[in-house]
Amino acid sequence: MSQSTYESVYRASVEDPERFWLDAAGAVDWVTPPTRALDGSAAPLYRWFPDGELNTCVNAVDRHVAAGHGQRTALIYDSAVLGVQEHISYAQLQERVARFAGALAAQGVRKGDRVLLYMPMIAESVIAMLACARLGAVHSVVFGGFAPKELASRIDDSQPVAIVTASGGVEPKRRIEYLPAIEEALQLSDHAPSAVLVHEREGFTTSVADARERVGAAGGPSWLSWAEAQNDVEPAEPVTVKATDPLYILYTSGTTGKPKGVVRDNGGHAVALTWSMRNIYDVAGGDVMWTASDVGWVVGHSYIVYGPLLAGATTVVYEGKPVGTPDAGAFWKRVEEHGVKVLFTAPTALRAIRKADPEGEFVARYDTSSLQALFVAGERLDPETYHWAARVLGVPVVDHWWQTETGWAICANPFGIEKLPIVAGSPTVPVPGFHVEILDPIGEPLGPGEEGNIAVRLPLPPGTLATLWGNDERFVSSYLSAFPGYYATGDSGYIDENGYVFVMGRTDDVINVSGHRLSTGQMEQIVATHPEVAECAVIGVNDPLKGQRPSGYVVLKTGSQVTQEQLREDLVTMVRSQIGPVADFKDVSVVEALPKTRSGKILRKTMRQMADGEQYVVPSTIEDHSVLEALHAVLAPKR
Ligand SMILES: CCC(=O)SCCNC(=O)CCNC(=O)[C@H](O)C(C)(C)COP(=O)(O)OP(=O)(O)OC[C@H]1O[C@@H](n2cnc3c(N)ncnc32)[C@H](O)[C@@H]1OP(=O)(O)O
Repeated sequence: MSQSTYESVYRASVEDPERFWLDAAGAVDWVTPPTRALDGSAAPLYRWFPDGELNTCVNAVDRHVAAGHGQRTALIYDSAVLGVQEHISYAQLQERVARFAGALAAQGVRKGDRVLLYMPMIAESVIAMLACARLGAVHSVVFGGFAPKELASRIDDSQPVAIVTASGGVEPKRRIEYLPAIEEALQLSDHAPSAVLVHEREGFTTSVADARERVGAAGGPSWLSWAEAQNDVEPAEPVTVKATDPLYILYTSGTTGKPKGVVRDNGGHAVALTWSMRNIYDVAGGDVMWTASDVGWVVGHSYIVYGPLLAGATTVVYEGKPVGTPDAGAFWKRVEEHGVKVLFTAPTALRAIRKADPEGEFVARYDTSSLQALFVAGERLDPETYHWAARVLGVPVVDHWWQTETGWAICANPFGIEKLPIVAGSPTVPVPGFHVEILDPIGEPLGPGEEGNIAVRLPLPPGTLATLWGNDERFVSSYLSAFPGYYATGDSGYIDENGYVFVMGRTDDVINVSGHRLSTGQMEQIVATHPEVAECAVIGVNDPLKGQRPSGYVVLKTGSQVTQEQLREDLVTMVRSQIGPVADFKDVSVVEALPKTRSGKILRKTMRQMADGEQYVVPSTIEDHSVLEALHAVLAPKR
């Protein structure tokens, strides 16, 4: 592959995808190797490697031990908030995963069953995910910053047999108790799992014994500590699954309050991630890759857990923040200590470090010579942050663009194939396998430099979403109907004359706050339930640190006496308790009226453009011009 150019590899991938991916499948250990790459019999739903059989955990763990790399470090748990580190070798990981898989099996978890994980950034999160994969069970990890209501909707949708959690998560200024959140979620949900397995951590006030006492009498799931669950159980052997069987469900915000359960299969996922480690990140067995994100996000699934382990590399599980734990040198200290070759984080983390350390003085305190590249994703990398990071680190800073749905990069600089010139503001070129086109509103292809809907021609490559959990129809209507024959990314952008892709923003109400994908529509639904609110709009406005932040504009009911301060406090509490702290909803403005078209549609895009200080064209269908004029003072950016 090292002799290849990006151009030749890309061409091969789109001209004969079946051959391309069947070749790539050779890097994975199969129980039954696939003879066919693609099943298009139910198009537009496609399945990769329909007759292949394997086990993902074997590929991520056992096979490295079998190949004689048992003593190699698989995982480094490094907690900046607790000052604790643990190195786990592949042999130890195999033993711990098999044992925990045995514990899950003892609780009745079988192939195809769902297991919901609500976990902080600790080694046990990775162990629990791999244990599910070992049993052929389907994990569904929920990010710890989500509130019980969000947890409950995921419990009802995925119907887990068991929940795996921990006493809580450690944030820099507080400890977050998870067990009360689980109890509340179980009260809110209709479905009841049969067991809750808890990794008990020191320093938390709630315990398994308390939970058992409180809820035990009322029936419901049995509560067991991690240690109790593993008592007297046999380590579990890997269960062979079909390549097309689901490995995990990961929920992501959609345009309505109901999250979408993205389904990832086993075989396509293993093939795609294995391919990506070598060809995008240039990471191989023995290298250290650190993805500073959270296992609750897709970046964590793909590049904290599965990608590095499938490659036989070492991964870092970091419990801490880029700044404040204790300072802006936290990332560089770990690069030195662990010999990190590739660091992957979100632009918001770099902006936080840059704010605290504009001259890169903390970088200079550490030996970062092991670092060969910094990859970023999760939101657009703004050129100022790109130039700053490239200057202070002195290594390539590579933006790449992907989505929870795709599971890996749609556009990237394929460092393992060919290092293409970096252009600030662009995630470079389509990754082999992703046939990216720009379409106008009726689906006609646009030319170089013309902005439109970014779409990917079907079939999507392996490793991308197979469907939405239990809802093929929603999968088709959400992604495959707007432009028949294409996957609609929901992003707009253009491709320049050199083939570089520029992603400009969402075409729906999804916003990106500190790399967290959220729906303003969902926030609007919550704000609208306040008794004093007549109508409201929530839009995402540009934020120098977080990328975007949600801002609410509220029209009060006639005669309402509520003060702006009281209203703000109420609404912040409501959004925080129904979505979670991660929503970061803090801006509320009371306005006389909202701008609308004559048919009653709120002009959210125009409001956002005003708030961001962009040029805008007032739609000819506006109902009342004076409303927009009156909003100017509230929306115009304060300089
Ligand atoms: C490519 C496909 C993808 O897009 S995958 C998604 C990629 N995104 C990411 O990796 C996320 C990147 N962002 C981050 O890691 C964080 O935002 C960083 C930059 C570290 C900053 O963290 P922090 O200072 O906590 O700010 P924040 O805005 O994230 O937090 C807002 C409030 O939520 C809380 N929170 C955060 N994480 C948790 C958690 N795991 N459990 C419970 N609570 C959490 C924070 O404490 C904060 O709360 P508060 O409002 O201060 O009370």
